[in-house]
Amino acid sequence: MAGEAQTRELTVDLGERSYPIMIGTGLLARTGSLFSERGFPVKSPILLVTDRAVEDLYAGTVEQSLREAGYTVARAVVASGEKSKSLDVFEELVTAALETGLDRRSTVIALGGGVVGDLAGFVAAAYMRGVRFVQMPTTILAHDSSVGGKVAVNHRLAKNIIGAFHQPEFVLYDLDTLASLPPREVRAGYAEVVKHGLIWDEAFVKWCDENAERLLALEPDALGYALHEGCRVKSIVVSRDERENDLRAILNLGHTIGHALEAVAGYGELLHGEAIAIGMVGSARLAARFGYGDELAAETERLLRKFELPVRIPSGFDTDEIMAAMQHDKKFKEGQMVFVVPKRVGEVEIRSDVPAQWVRDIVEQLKGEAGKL
Ligand SMILES: O=C(O)C(=O)C[C@@H](O)[C@H](O)[C@H](O)COP(=O)(O)O
Repeated sequence: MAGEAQTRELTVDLGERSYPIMIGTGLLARTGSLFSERGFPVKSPILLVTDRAVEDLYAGTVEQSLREAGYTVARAVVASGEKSKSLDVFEELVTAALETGLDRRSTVIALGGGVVGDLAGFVAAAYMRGVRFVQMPTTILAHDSSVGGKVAVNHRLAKNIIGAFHQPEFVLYDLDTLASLPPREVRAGYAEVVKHGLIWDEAFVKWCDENAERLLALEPDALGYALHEGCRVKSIVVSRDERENDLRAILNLGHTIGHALEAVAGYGELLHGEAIAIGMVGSARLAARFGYGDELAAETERLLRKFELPVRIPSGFDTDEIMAAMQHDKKFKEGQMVFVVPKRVGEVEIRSDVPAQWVRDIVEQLKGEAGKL
């Protein structure tokens, strides 16, 4: 990524628990001063959780900055990939926290993508019944997971099924870290960016459509703007419904089918963003069944293809297994699958009256058409 992007800041408005999201370049080196300014206690050790792909690149910068500001910091490194979101790895991190001497005023930092954020956040939520937490996302996809306080690990049968709501103290999004992302991760990250547009903001969807090439090339200003807009939509929704009593469920567009695909594939085979892209096409096809027209599915698909995302279920998936996995999801309530269904670009509705046969038909279609891409 060449050049610098302006620093953008926004707030997740949760009253006394409101927190800032800072998006810009050169931010990791400012970690220590940000901790000092915000009154993080110097005497309580910090645990920096990261993964093997990120460790060598950025952990040193964060640690040096913290040490220069007088903090004690220990590093815990997990394997890269969704398989680390497990109870076993969670326990290893709790052991690291104990061995480091984390106390109730300590902080857990998540430096990495969504896996590290969800996992480290769950440690922060559970350790001593909750310690401070700071999110430092290093992927595009994590613009979504780093905001809003959902933290969790997976179970073999269901994604994110063991978790909590635990908001970070702040989100520090250093765009420099995105330069090292493998192209597949870049593309997958844009699935959640596009999702934020599809659920809330038609103009932003248009902007994504017009700027897809710049985004795929990681042009700093385009990237900074896209992440700001994604985080802005997320913040508005979370501020209005922190605990997903109603509105927040719209953030799950594409996730009913997407989570099932991830669970059936074996976590990590299909990237989260890829699974969500396929799931969003499925939801748009449901919209047609509800009478919102066929164009939505075609439009959704065209846009996702522009970001080189998958829009069909790859071969080898079993429909019965996908249908069964959907029933283990948090979105399965009172015997019904809950779907977020688009009504038009920029507006969705939550439906719990989707006939299972419609879902099965669409899953079959998305599998059947895979060979015709
Ligand atoms: O933050 C939310 O709320 C979301 O639904 C955002 C999703 O994109 C994200 O993948 C989330 O972790 C899924 O939540 P879950 O409750 O369905 O596990």
